[in-house]
Amino acid sequence: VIVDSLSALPKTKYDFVVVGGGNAGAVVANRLTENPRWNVLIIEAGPTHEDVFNTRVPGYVARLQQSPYDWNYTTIPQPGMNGRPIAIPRGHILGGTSTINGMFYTRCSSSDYNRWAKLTGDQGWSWNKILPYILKHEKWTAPADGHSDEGQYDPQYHGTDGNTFVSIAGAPQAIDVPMMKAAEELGGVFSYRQDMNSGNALGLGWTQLTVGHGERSSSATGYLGPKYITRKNLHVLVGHRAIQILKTATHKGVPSLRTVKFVAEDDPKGLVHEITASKELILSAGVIATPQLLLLSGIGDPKGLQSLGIKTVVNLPGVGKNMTDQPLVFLQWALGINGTVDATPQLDQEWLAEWNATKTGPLSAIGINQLGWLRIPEDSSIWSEYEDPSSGKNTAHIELSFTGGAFYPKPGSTITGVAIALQPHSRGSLNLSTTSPFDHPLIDMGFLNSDFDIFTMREGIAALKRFFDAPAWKEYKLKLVSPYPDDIEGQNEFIRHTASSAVHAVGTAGMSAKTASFGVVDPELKLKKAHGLRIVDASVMPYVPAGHTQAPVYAIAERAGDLIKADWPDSLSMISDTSNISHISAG
Ligand SMILES: Cc1cc2nc3c(=O)[nH]c(=O)nc-3n(C[C@H](O)[C@H](O)[C@H](O)COP(=O)(O)OP(=O)(O)OC[C@H]3O[C@@H](n4cnc5c(N)ncnc54)[C@H](O)[C@@H]3O)c2cc1C
Repeated sequence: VIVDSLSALPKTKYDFVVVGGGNAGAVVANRLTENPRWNVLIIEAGPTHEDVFNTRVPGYVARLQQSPYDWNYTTIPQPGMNGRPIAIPRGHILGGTSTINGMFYTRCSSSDYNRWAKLTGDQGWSWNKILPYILKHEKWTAPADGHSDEGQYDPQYHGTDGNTFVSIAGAPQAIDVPMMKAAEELGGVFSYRQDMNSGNALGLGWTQLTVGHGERSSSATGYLGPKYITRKNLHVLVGHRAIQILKTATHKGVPSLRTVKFVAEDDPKGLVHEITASKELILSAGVIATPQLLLLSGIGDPKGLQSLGIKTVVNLPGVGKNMTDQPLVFLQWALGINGTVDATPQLDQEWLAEWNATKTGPLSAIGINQLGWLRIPEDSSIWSEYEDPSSGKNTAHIELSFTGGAFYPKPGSTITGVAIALQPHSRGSLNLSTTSPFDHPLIDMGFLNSDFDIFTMREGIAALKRFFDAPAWKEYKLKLVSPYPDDIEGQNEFIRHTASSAVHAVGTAGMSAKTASFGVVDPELKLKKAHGLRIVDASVMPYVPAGHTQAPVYAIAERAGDLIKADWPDSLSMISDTSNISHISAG
């Protein structure tokens, strides 16, 4: 059940309590409740997704930001971005950020996972071992418009029985034709990549989205949907915010952290409740709220905690450090021809009517049908100054995306090209602003603090310009309208002045080897120097993968389900058989 008041919960005792019913938390709760003997409670600050229409319509994604379903975080002024504070959205709703995100489905590179495995000394995080979990969560589906996706992806890399719908973008755009033609004409780094989710994304290919039958697929719809939420042992308390984790007892000389304090989201000064998980507490509050909650609970760097008068419970200096996000910049080109189209309220009404009737049309996708994945060339001058921050030779430094309005068969009046620096050198951090769980923490993404990252952004923009110079675009008579100058100083200034966040932050509770002195969780995602608390969300990724982060979060959460089951013998028989992909069940 999903309830919004404590008194409506059918039980008062739970084996597992999951804090945050977001992208990861919903997956973990689903997998744990496969064992009918275990009772699982999710405590989620946001409301249920069930009646929020805009979460269902892919084309309405932008309407979810700066809404009640967004935590509306902002960074502290970013020196690398001319002192501007940068908006950092996060989902404040069941399904978390998977309910408000852009639905791009990118698994990133195989080397990204292999680097985690090397750092943690746990081969379970390697690409080969994690791929079965990725396939387990995925349900490949035909595009919304029913077009043939043959040749647009490679079925051997996809799961068909999982919980999350994935499909090729299902609304055509006029620019699809010149996009693919330009890739063919230019070849090289723009060569066609049939499937960017094979472990090697390099090149240009068709966008895959977490969309099924024209609707958003989130962890809320996929893992807490009607098929699962009727389980007698799966309970979700929405509208309640966890405010502190408490030491329950001492276990083998370390604190046991299985109790969480929480309050009603709309009554912060009201009654404070406490619940203790009899087996484990699982923290899945995301890359911002997870380290915030740890610090509020005295888990972190004693120096920082002391300055706020918080008593140290677990000395873990890594909490909130290593924050890594990807900066994003965009440029706009105008079409110099007649017959282009622009959005109007009337057109929106027509699109909505089409979506309501058949779940098709422009609103069934997000207006970006292709993505490009590039490396900075081997012979670039930058390598004499900087080490390569990427995870391997099949890992992109730059992502390019392209949107030309979704007015098929006509083109829009402009095309926007986006460049993202996927593998930045810069790191940021998260600290508490006050001891109140209702105050936003101090978020520093460290954007563009490294000249390497500025260089990467310039390379990305140069690649966009090269791409739009291809003969395929001639008939559109494209003209760059963004004021991007020719000199490097001016270009840097443009980037520092206009860049924003690609909203893929990770790393604030990073995993490391069991014996490592750095890091926050061990490779089984257990909080170090403690007992009873695991962290399962984007904060555990020690390096940002080269792409959008929801697919890696799904993979982490799926594996976490098995890691937890393995520690509790009465569920041993329920661990997925990941030895052979074809044996994987839908759960
Ligand atoms: C606007 C936007 C667009 C994005 N687009 C894409 C995309 O297209 N493709 C992609 O792959 N990735 C995308 N991402 C990134 C990706 O969605 C996230 O990295 C991922 O979903 C994070 O999952 P998570 O489980 O770590 O956290 P979340 O999904 O954010 O889950 C955390 C949950 O915890 C809850 N919570 C927080 N604090 C508390 C508390 N104190 N008590 C109780 N509950 C709490 C939150 O409300 C939330 O439900 C996007 C991100 C944003 C913000």
